[in-house]
Amino acid sequence: MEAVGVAPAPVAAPVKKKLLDLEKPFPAAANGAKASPAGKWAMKKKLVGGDADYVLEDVPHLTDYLPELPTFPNPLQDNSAYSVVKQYFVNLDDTVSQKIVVHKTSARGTHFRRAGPRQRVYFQSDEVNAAIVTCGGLCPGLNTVVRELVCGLYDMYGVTSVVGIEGGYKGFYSKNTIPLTPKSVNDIHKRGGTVLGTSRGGHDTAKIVDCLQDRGINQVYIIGGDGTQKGASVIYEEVHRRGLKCSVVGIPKTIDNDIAVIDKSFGFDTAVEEAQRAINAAHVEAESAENGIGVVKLMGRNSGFIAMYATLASRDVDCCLIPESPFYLEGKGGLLEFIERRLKDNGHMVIVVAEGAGQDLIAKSMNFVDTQDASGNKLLLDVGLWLSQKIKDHFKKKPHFPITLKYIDPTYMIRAVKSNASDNVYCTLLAHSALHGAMAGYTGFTVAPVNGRHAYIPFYRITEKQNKVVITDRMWARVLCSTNQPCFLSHEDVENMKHDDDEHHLHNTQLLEDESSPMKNSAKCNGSAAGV
Ligand SMILES: Nc1ncnc2c1ncn2[C@@H]1O[C@H](COP(=O)(O)OP(=O)(O)O)[C@@H](O)[C@H]1O
Ligand SMILES: O=P(O)(O)OC[C@H]1O[C@](O)(COP(=O)(O)O)[C@@H](O)[C@@H]1O
Ligand SMILES: [Mg+2]
Repeated sequence: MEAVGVAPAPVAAPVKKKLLDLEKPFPAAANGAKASPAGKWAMKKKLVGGDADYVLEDVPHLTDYLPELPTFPNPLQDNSAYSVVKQYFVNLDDTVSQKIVVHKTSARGTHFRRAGPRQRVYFQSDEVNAAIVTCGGLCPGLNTVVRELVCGLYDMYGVTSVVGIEGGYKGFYSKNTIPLTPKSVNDIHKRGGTVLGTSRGGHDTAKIVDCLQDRGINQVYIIGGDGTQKGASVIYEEVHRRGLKCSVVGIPKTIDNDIAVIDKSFGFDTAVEEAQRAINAAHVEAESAENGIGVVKLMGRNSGFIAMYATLASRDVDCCLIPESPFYLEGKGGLLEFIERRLKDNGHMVIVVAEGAGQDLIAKSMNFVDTQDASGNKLLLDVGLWLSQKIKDHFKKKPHFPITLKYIDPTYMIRAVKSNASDNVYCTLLAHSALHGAMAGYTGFTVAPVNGRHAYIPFYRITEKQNKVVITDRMWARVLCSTNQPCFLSHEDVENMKHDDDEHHLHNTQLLEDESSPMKNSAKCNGSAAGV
């Protein structure tokens, strides 16, 4: 491959760009992760301004600290499969807008660098030593992302050195690597779980970067949720501090869909679909008994997206409980009163509860002390069991009102399935966007669709807050309409929440009303209507 002496301006800024004085350091490692000296060495945000309050929140590039890196023609231009493509490469100035609903006087707001192949790359094919790691909880689609990274690197970029890191972050320094080839990963997308294994905890930044250095790994693809992306961010900082030519790329994974900014996370569609089987079973059981009640617990530690979408999709659900919407059991307007009324009216009912719902209520009633998993995530109490017991206790006091309650906990069964067709396509695009970015020399970024277009997002943007169901948005109202359940909030609570949301929007002018919705602008992603 022909090399060009000195790199051209790698992240060529569009016209009239000015570096904003908004530049400030972003947060260093937290959450008990073992930080290296880089932890103190906070990175700068890379913000570029333009007309009409346009802001590009750019991602780092290897040439930020290795300015003399040579570039090479992108091998994709010699790839026969791509010869039919009208425009092979993404324009260097292309950006993706976070704000999709605008008024004629609106500021243009935050933009991210558009993902995709670039005309020139910063790695020669035979120079690349790529590593892939999967961290955190399981999620349908992990194997598909691994497969498509391996196949994409081989087929599009002629890279033949790709290894898997076994068992999450700690595998970097405690396990041997697994060689990955298109042949060895050929069928893995047909299986749930991750062929690489995964874990929580065990993030030792210095040891991980030592491993990258020792093994000569110069592209690292880190697939995981919010915790993992925080870990990836500090790995990037340490790689930068040591001046290594190594692209650190994050691919967001979480069944909970709790990652901010992005349209939705892979595996979420599959989870909602799989949840239908459990809800259906609960409905069949409930319908067949006198005053039958089916309780289904679904995942969602802090965000109730799976429960919300599974409820909307099913139409058999009478009540959906999520962490974002507090509820109470006893008294007027409480859950028990509603259950009694619904049983009297319909003779049966189905309750879907997200695992993070009602945790305060349970803790109060059980005198529980907080515990955490190895990554520092709060361990949850079983809301499904607790709720089922509370309902049984309530009706025990009413012998004239016999009930039959069945509790179904399909959580791990849902998480362990293989990804469905639409998630498989999504995973493929994510993997391709990730490796195009790494080959083009970008680093320190997470890749994901924003308003239907894949973009490179700086780590801090997706780790600084979690995506949650906004219960003052229309989507939650749709759920309440479809179940006809009470909202368990007083008029005053609702007004306060609306006020809090207004404050939030005032201080985050780039955020959209529908930002929390995983389906926002999904018309572009999967053809369904959104934002109506
Ligand atoms: N604040 C943090 N800084 C560095 N590493 C972290 C941080 N939070 C979590 N991690 C690491 O990321 C990995 C996965 O995190 P976890 O919260 O278990 O899952 P997920 O990434 O799916 O949210 C763990 O190995 C954990 O040590
Ligand atoms: O594997 P564990 O530790 O039992 O995790 C259960 C948790 O994992 C999740 O499935 C996903 O969490 P992460 O995305 O943070 O990995 C949660 O919904 C659930 O609370
Ligand atoms: Mg997480």
